Amino acid sequence: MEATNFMILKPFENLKIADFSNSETEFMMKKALEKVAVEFGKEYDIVIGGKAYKSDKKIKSINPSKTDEIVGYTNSATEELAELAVEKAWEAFKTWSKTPAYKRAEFLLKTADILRKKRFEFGATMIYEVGKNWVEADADFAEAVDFLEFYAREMLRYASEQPLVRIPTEKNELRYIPLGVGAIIPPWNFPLAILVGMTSAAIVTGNTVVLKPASDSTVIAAKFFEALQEAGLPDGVVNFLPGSGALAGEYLVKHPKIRFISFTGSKDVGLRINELAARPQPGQIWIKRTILEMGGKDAIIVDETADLDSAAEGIVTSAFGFQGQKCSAGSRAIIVKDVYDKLVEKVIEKAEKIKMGDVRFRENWLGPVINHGAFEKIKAYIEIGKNEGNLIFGGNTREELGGFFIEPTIFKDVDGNARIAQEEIFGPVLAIIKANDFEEALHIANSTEYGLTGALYSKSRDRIEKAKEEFHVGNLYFNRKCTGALVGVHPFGGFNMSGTDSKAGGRDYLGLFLQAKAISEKIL
Ligand SMILES: NC(=O)c1ccc[n+]([C@@H]2O[C@H](COP(=O)([O-])OP(=O)(O)OC[C@H]3O[C@@H](n4cnc5c(N)ncnc54)[C@H](O)[C@@H]3O)[C@@H](O)[C@H]2O)c1
Ligand SMILES: N[C@@H](CCC=O)C(=O)O
Repeated sequence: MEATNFMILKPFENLKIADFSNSETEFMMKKALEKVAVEFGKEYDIVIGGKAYKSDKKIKSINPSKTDEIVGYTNSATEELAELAVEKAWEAFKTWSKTPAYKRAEFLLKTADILRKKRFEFGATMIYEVGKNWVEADADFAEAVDFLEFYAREMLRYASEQPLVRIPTEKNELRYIPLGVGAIIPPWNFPLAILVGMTSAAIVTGNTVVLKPASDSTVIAAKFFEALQEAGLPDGVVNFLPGSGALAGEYLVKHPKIRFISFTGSKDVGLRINELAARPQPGQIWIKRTILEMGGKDAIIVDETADLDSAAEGIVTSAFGFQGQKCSAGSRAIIVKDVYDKLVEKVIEKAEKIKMGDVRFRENWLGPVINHGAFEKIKAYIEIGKNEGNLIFGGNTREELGGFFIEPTIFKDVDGNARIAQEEIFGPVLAIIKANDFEEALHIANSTEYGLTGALYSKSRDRIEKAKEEFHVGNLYFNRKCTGALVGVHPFGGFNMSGTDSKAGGRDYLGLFLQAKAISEKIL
């Protein structure tokens, strides 16, 4: 089979996160931050079929820690350019889809090598562009490399002989073939990892794509695109098309020649894409495949048997890591009444230690929220929260720090059905809910429309087993935080309104970008 042409690869291993307490590593990140700052204001082109394009409209990428700093500009797509991108992607599909799987996998591995050499530059760009702290930025980087390495290996598995029941009269085989041209529409919050994962899975399987990055993170997207070019990816396999969601995004979603849409983002946009994609357009000859990964309202349950220090740590890290802007963020803590007061106190003690500020400085753990719209939305939720629970920590904005800063905010005594306990706020706001017992806590945890991540802190084996059966989330954790899924270790994706449970970083993921052809030949 094809895959045997390929060099022997080491088994997949997750890239370790950098240790910034090491002075050399710290120095490298400081240097990278200086280097990236020198490039502030640079303009990045749209690239279609290997050719660069400019447009009249530019997307301005602002540093949310310091809003007078412009990280860069990208040209913003027009419908004409979106049309051209689809056309060029189909041209490239003719040869790319026939390129042996091992060669496509090699491109991913080469891109991973290029990325590794620029590790801190990529990290620094995320620190400036989306306000990740050093560790969060490096974790995002490591996940991106992991996706490239993991999907390269996975493609070889999909390309190898597939097990079928044998019968004496026929020679049978099952081949996975690509779908065609896809639209890749990622979010800004894992601006490298998720974009890389979605794009690399689509192309390693032989598809070609139009990549429309989120408007808040176009510079890091452009840098990844440059890495693909450096790796020698043939023109037109990935067409880089920054542009607005409403214009470029919808144009692609509705396009009759788009075969699949891989989207990660909010519930509302995901549902709209689902609806638009379901409607066949004149000339369309397929049912568009949609892979839609959406939001969460994730819960951490703590019972009376739990280690409360560890639970407090897990609650604070899950609620406020990257300012609560993770789909996996533990925005609800559901605590049984016997340990409620004690644990709430411990959570506050931990929250008091959080250092907030410009994340270019390593000591700042909590950075800004992404943009003015998010800042206003979160502020409004804090006001709603004041009528729904007791504000016991934070609650203020801190514009004087120079960016979109909002204090880590904690409400206690929140009803499970309150808006701040049901709606995704996507900011540093934690709702603490009191439950009578474990059973009630589990019921509350399951009572939202989402089902992405969840955690239980407990020493009771029976309850852990019960939660395995009944806690209805795609990623369930015990006695640890509910964020930080690792590629290959914790395939990631959620239930219900959290999406189509695509399980990024898992063995089923590449299958979503493929169709299987069963081939049968009678033995004469
Ligand atoms: N489940 C997951 O794996 C996962 C991972 C990360 C983020 N998220 C979710 O993503 C959201 C945050 O990301 P966001 O703010 O970038 O989400 P978003 O829905 O606003 O945007 C996501 C992408 O969709 C594009 N878009 C917007 N409107 C569009 C339209 N009408 N048609 C086509 N494309 C359109 C955007 O430009 C962007 O590229 C949160 O809800 C978070 O929970 C989910
Ligand atoms: N996969 C990430 C979350 C991605 C969504 O924002 C995690 O597990 O924390």
